[in-house]
Amino acid sequence: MSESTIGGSYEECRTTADWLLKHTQVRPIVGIVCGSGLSALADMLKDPQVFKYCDIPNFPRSTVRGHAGQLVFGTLKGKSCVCMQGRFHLYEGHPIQKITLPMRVFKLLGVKTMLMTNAAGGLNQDYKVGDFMVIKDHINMPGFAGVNPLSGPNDDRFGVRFPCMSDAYDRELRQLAHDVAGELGFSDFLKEGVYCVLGGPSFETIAECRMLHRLGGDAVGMSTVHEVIVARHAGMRCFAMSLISNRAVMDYDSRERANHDEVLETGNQRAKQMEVLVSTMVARLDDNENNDKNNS
Ligand SMILES: O=P(O)(O)O[C@H]1O[C@H](CO)[C@@H](O)[C@H]1O
Ligand code: HPA
Repeated sequence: MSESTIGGSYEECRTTADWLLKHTQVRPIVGIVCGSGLSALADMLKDPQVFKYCDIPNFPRSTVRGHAGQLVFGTLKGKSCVCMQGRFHLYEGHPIQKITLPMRVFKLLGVKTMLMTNAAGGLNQDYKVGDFMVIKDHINMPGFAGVNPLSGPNDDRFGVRFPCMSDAYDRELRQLAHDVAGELGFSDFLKEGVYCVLGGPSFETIAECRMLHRLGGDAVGMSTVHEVIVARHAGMRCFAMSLISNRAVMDYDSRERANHDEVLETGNQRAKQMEVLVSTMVARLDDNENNDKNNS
């Protein structure tokens, strides 16, 4: 299969970006991705302009409950934003380059900063359901098996062949999250940790959760990392935060069972606080610091 049939080629992304630029006046500098059950974040955008994924050239379809499947343009706290109300996952059957195509499209639209949210299982025993975890680093399990969105020919128009990932999660944005959480009285439930991505869709076994925890994972999920890799490759700065929607089961005596209903339910319960935290962060983004952090 050639790269253009897999997805994410420069030409394909350019076509999508040009189509969007023709259909909206909004010129976003901030991109937001809503995780499972966290779609309400997009409803905060003022003067929203909504495009269903099925109407956008080259966009895959969203198939997961809790992911509305539309792109929302608008203004959040005075900043022009584009928000994915629903993301794509490996387990939906899309090629990994298709899952991450929106990041490249956002880059071509002029986005400088990406804020991603997700729902994740808590591996860290100190975490409670409902906690927020600022992602400080990731473990890319599919990447160990060669499943990386940057596999294939590199296009220098997006970024370098071998992008650094040791600064994937922007230090200043992480600090901003802690500062804002302090002001909002959220510090008690704002943690910081390592997100471990798996392919899904089956939830992890007990042995897998134990292993991931020993490897240094604080939370486990099935998304975000691929988006971050492509966004960083293209020089956008990234912030990502997990809602701990359930506890990863690590004890053979436990009666707990991971399930998507609990994930969505926790999202519902915490959506408002997530919205306030993310929108206050957006308000504080310094336009001067919103420059390309190119990794070339
Ligand atoms: O990561 P998000 O998109 O929030 O979704 C999470 O929730 C789903 C499992 O309930 C999986 O898709 C997992 O990755
Ligand atoms: N495991 C993997 N992905 C998830 C989980 C989990 O426990 N919770 C939400 N997404």
